[in-house]
Amino acid sequence: MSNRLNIVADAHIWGVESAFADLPGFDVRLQLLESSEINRQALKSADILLTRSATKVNESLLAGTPVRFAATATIGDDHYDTAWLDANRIVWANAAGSSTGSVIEYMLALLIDLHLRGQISIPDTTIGIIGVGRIGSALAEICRQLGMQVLLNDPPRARAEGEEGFSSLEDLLNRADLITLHTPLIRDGEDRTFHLLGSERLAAFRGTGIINAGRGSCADNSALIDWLNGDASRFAALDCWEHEPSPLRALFNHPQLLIATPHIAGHSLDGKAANTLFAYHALCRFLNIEPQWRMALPPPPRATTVTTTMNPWANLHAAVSSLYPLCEDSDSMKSWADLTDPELSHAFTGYRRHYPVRRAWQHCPIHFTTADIETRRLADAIGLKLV
Ligand SMILES: NC(=O)c1ccc[n+]([C@@H]2O[C@H](COP(=O)([O-])OP(=O)(O)OC[C@H]3O[C@@H](n4cnc5c(N)ncnc54)[C@H](O)[C@@H]3O)[C@@H](O)[C@H]2O)c1
Ligand SMILES: O=C(O)[C@H](O)[C@H](O)COP(=O)(O)O
Repeated sequence: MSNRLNIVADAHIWGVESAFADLPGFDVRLQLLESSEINRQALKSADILLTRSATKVNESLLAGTPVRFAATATIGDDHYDTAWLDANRIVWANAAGSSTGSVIEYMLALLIDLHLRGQISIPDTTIGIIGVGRIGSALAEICRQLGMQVLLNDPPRARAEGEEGFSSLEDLLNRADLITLHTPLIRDGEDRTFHLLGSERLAAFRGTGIINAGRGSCADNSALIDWLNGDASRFAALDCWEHEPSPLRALFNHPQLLIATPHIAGHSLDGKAANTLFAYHALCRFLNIEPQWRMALPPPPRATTVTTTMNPWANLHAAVSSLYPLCEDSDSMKSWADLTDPELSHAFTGYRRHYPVRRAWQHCPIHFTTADIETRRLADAIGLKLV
């Protein structure tokens, strides 16, 4: 490769210019485009492609272009045709592990919110986690510390590591009160997750709550509406939707859809910055150069004081809401019910693009006015930084 390096990148990758405009030993030409502008013509002299999830990276985009490396600043890589990329010796990377903490914080804010609403009682709940990778396994550990019974379903892991500790999907659907999806989107094959939760499996589910922060199409969204309609005690909380950025209105506006968010579980500032950092490191490995870029994140916020009560869960809820007001995201999305179709997809994309700053909890000191032992234990379990 000559020293000239043509990089085409999605303009909405966090910090893209500061990370990629200057790579030691290369004369970089960085072209920032909207995802809708990334097409074969735009790549006709590109060596490197950096995307988010909106760009489908496959034969029809890359065939005949000089692109030799493509990275997505996301964990999910279902928009990459990895078999075709491998077969054509185009090196690719995702940002596996980057925003795990952000998704966990979304999940904890959600579980604590559901508890405070009286929808679940955390210590009395059996949670079924489908997809026990980085996110699912970290979540499982915290859920156990919160006193939940945890069932794990992950057939690829069960095959590789042995069945012990894993449940079949049928068993999980039979025994869990609440299920949460943390699978990648896999369209074919033995481990297909496309419509993993379809009408038959939903009919077999004996619990009342469903969460999806994996990928929208892992649950059949029309079947979810029917399932919610089938019993008033059922509820769901969704961050990922089929047909993003145009989710089914009848789903996100359903009265039993308690929390609706526009695919922002991984979008804490620290999560987005880590997305970029992981893609940057992957490119540095490809170019065989030492990484030099350092993320410039704003200084951590001052300590938040939380006036405590006798109820440890209420204390936890107050602290978590001060760090991540999840209901504000949900109220915003719920307010889109009457928009026209183009307005809805614009609102969905725009909300994600201009997402309010949300910091990782480890950087945000919390001061409880008085904290009983149980409040402190729970706060430690969910990763709050107490001062
Ligand atoms: N909502 C968000 O903002 C957000 C953010 C980050 C990641 N995600 C999604 O979360 C997914 C999981 O992320 P991760 O980092 O934990 O990935 P991971 O690869 O570490 O874990 C995925 C797990 O799913 C398992 N799996 C595969 N097929 C399965 C099946 N048919 N049934 C059950 N389990 C199956 C795998 O064996 C693996 O252990 C990503 O692929 C992405 O789609 C969403
Ligand atoms: O997979 C991930 O990392 C997240 O789901 C990510 O937020 C999706 O990618 P985006 O649409 O933000 O590019």
